[in-house]
Amino acid sequence: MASFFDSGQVIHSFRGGRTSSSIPPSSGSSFCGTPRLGRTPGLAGTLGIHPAWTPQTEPSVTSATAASVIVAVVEGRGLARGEIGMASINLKCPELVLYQFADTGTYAKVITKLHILVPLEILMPDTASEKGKGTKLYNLITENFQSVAFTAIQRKYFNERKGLEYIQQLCAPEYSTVIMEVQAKYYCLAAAAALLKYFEFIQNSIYAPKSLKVSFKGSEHTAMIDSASATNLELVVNNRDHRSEHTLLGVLNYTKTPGGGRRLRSNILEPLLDVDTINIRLDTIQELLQDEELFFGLKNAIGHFLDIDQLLSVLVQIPKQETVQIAESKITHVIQLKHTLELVPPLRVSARCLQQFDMILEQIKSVINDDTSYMKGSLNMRTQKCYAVRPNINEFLDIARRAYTEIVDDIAGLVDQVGEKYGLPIRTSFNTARGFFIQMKLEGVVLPHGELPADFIKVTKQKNNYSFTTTDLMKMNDRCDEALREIFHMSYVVVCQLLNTVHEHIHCLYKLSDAVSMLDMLLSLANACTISDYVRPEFTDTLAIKQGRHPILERIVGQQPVSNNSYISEGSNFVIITGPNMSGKSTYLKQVALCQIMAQMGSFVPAEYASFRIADQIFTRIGVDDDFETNSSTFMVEMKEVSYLIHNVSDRSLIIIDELGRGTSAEEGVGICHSVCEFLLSLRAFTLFATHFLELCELETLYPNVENQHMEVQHTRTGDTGTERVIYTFLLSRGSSEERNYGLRAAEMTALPSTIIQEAKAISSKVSQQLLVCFSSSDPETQRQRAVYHLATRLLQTARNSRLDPDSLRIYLKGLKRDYEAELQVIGEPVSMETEED
Ligand SMILES: Nc1ncnc2c1ncn2[C@@H]1O[C@H](COP(=O)(O)OP(=O)(O)OP(=O)(O)O)[C@@H](O)[C@H]1O
Repeated sequence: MASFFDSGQVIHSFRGGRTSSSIPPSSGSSFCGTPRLGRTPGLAGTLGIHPAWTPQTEPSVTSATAASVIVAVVEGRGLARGEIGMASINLKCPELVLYQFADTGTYAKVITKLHILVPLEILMPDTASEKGKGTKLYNLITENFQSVAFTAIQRKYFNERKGLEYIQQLCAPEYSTVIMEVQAKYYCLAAAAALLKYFEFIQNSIYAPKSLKVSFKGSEHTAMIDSASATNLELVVNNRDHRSEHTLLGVLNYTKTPGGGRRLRSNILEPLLDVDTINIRLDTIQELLQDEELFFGLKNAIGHFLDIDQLLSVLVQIPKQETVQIAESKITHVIQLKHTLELVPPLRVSARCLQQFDMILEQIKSVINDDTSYMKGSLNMRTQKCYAVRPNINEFLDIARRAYTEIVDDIAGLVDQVGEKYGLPIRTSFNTARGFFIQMKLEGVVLPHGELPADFIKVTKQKNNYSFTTTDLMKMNDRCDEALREIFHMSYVVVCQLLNTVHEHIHCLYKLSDAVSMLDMLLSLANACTISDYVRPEFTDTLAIKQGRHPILERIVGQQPVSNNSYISEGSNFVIITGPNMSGKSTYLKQVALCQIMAQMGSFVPAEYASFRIADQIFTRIGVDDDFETNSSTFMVEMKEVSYLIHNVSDRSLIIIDELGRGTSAEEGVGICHSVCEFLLSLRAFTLFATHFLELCELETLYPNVENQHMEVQHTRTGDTGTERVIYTFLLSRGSSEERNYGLRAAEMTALPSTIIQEAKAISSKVSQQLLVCFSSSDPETQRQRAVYHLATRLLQTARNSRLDPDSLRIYLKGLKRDYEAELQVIGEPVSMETEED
């Protein structure tokens, strides 16, 4: 341990990279002497450690969402810059996850992964922030995760050889193939070494050999949704109210276990790519929906499970110090393990697994009493722990337990005596903080001389109750605690021997945890289908949704929103959507992306029919808010997001762009939109592009794969004044919007003076005429280039579209030639193309 702190500036810990402090040299011994590190306020304060570091003795559902992951991140140097190694461990789940991937200059993958992990603490080599000047990755991480504790660790602890040694030593045999996978992945191994070393130090415990689940996650098995898109789509957090459940997670979350909830969250953020796996999930949901008895039976069974991940986590840790608290919590964990294994049979797990679980249960039952069970209430649980170990295993334990029983009986006798002495209706109570104490109801009690007797001490009054104790009772409590300490200590020795044998089969507990969380997630997805009408999606080369609905809007308004059809295929992969403000464009765009994500995570979707093409990445550019955190203007946020999109987009991506270019002038906005569209049009990605720039609808006449659609609105005149009123239908129709100047019409409905509106109308008309001129009559050379570019793009698309038969191809090429000649004639160019016959 001391070697970890063998030089002065070893660990710097600070939040948001703004403050920094360092642990004094050779202070290691004093830290190691602390039995439960997380409970030591001094150290926690020095390190800036979050209270969630404190090991919890009892898993709780409410704590499931709290941050509990510690992540080490390291970047390659020199030629390997951009190669990222990461290792994460969840304090509530003993799984070491390794990641290694190449990232672009924006480090979007690292940031996205970190957002998904919700880290409690991030570790990086101290060289990433040398001399007060951080690397780009370091600056991005500290900017993006300002509320997360950040710790710089000496670079030498990021040692790949040590990392491999750790994994060979700790990995459960069942998962050992991971060693083959990662042995040449130096950066994730280096991150693992630093992480595990730090974990040992901070938790003051080590993992038992061959007990840890180790997995490697490349980014190729799941769809990539960058963190800005996850935020835009309100996948797990609502942008207006962080506590609101109006998110996709809120809509789908009917999970009963913390593990199920975690799994649902991570699947929403990282949907699957593999159609077979998705279909297996969909088959299961279908079966659950068809068999009510099965659905409710499993739901009921799942509801009794505790947080198996957290239980596993404490079972595989070997504390470096033995204290009464540690002894007591180990006994609790064995009782919880017995409770968990007894819940397995109704889950219909395979016979082979059941055999293994039975074997562990038999081992437990050879030491733990049959009727010992996990119970709510501190006194109940204390009694269960006290009598957990069977009699006749340790005769001193049996004697200590008899002594404990006598003391408890004496306490009851003492309280009865006190009650009789003063003629008061008092009763014995218990809580963890006070131990045994006395309680008395205030109602209907006549106190001698109007006050409590003097020997009632430490009196508190709560609602209708007095709570107090006496000197004798306090002495008896001390004796009781002493007897318990002995009992826990002797039981702990027996329980540790038991756990040593259980460790051999630890891998099947990982499988159980996996199975329970997966089943819980699928039950939750099936549950969502019973609340609203969802349909099983298909996977083809086309995105086709009949009467699709926005899943979150549907939940918010409590009634079905207006549904819409969607169709995007390879031949028509770019949809431009226009329509006035408030007509439902953004809602529609998000609806398509949300349905795509739901389908890829294996959920049914809110529609009458739905078919999807698997998307490897989902990009969104939505919203016009400034990003104060990173001090970016609206326009800069837009440009950063678009630049990220352009650098990372692939032919199998789904792209949602809403009102690009709103953060700058109209001419520049149209220009940017046009060039971004032309770039995207050369790809086979599916794009939905909502805009107020009606000029962009011209693209439909230039590109065969563009389709214009618009949100329909109707107009009525109301009252005597005949004021025009707009009725939003939220219905999507073909073609571009006929609505003009709707911004000005919306302004007219406000209290703005009419002179201002009139002037605005005049200026707007002038500007739009100028824009049209700019857009259509640039100099002949530019126009000629544009015609050639259009021809080349369309030829490229034709070449890609291999499904056209020769006749259709000939007709299509003739059309292309005609369009090209027409474009050249407009600018007076000689038409020099050879005829088809030539
Ligand atoms: N399909 C729908 N069914 C019912 N209500 C809808 C539907 N789509 C949108 N709405 C309602 O209309 C409101 C405005 O929708 P939305 O923000 O999508 O419009 P927009 O065209 O993107 O507006 P803007 O151009 O001003 O951004 C939403 O807040 C929602 O309450």
